Amino acid sequence: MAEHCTNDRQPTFSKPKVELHVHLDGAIRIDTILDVAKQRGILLPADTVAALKGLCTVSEPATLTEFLGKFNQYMHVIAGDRKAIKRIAYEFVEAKAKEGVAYVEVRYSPHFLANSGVEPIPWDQKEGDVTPDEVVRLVNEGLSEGEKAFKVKARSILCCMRHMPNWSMEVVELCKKYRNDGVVAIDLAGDESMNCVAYPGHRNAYEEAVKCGIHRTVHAGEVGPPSVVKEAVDVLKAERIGHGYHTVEDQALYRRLLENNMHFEICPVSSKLTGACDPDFTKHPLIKFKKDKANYSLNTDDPLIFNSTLDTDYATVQKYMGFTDEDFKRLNINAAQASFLPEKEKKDLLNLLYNAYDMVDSTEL
Ligand SMILES: O=c1[nH]cnc2c1ncn2[C@@H]1O[C@H](CO)[C@@H](O)[C@H]1O
Repeated sequence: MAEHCTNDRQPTFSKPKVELHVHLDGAIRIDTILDVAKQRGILLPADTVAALKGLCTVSEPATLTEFLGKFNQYMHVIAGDRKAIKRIAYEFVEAKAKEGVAYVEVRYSPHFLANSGVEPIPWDQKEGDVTPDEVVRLVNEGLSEGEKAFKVKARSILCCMRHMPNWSMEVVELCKKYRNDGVVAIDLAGDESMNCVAYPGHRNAYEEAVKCGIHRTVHAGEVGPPSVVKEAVDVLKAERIGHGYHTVEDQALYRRLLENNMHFEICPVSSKLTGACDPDFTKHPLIKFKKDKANYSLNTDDPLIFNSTLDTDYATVQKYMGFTDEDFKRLNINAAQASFLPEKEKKDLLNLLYNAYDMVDSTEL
């Protein structure tokens, strides 16, 4: 694994970047979890940053299920607390500014951060009065204040959860309600290894998203087979695929998605530590994606749990897959083009990148 980014080291790619696949609740600062726990009088099994980090992170390849279990260590600290929810959104933007991100789409499940109006109430919390709707408002506020303070453009994606199809209709309704307040799309996240076929709850929500012009991405083919990717595209009408590594196992599907210029949200470090891909990066499907000039972005996924920054992902693909600055420019332009911004804002973002990359227009790469 590549060395982590430290402040005294130049980043692997020091130009503005676009990140499309990162979970807000997988990107919380450890010191914030400790601080909020203290304020709320919540006892944690660790009381130093180093000790809590040990409990919340995975450093060796595990399974997706084991990885998802890490959220149990700390979600009860943040969920249901208005100040904490807004704070993690604000601090998230601050962290992205430090990583040189110009535009980010951050995702989360509103239900996982609520303690009211959600069935069942997650993380063994006592019932309170923070609903999924209020969670979205708080995150929007934190992101928008962060945007102003740190000069990063931040939008959000609301997640349905694979094992909770009864939440999905509400997720799409929240996407519709807050589409002018920073929410740009719907996602389907969670444990793809447990159940591979999307429940009617998810299908109905995605149908509504199509009907209302809400953008769509789906976690698929991360650990699951190519059939999950096929379903994401053909049934859920996904415009982007979260991960999608196992798509390459179905040649016909892979070719079709290449032809259709499907965007894959690739998370290299994550793919090793969740056991999604061979831990040997020199055998990673991204090498094939690169060779075939597929359309993809590079993303952190859950930097808290992987103890990583965006630079860890860039350094990894540079070291093990031969990525160059030209490759980084090309993939960030692809990311901007695949973003869920309205056309005018997308153009502005692309222009920002072309300028920073000393390119006149997209025909140069
Ligand atoms: O790599 C992943 N694959 C599937 N689900 C994930 C991954 N990372 C995080 N989450 C899930 O998405 C929820 C909302 O942000 C997280 O709480 C976690 O359960």
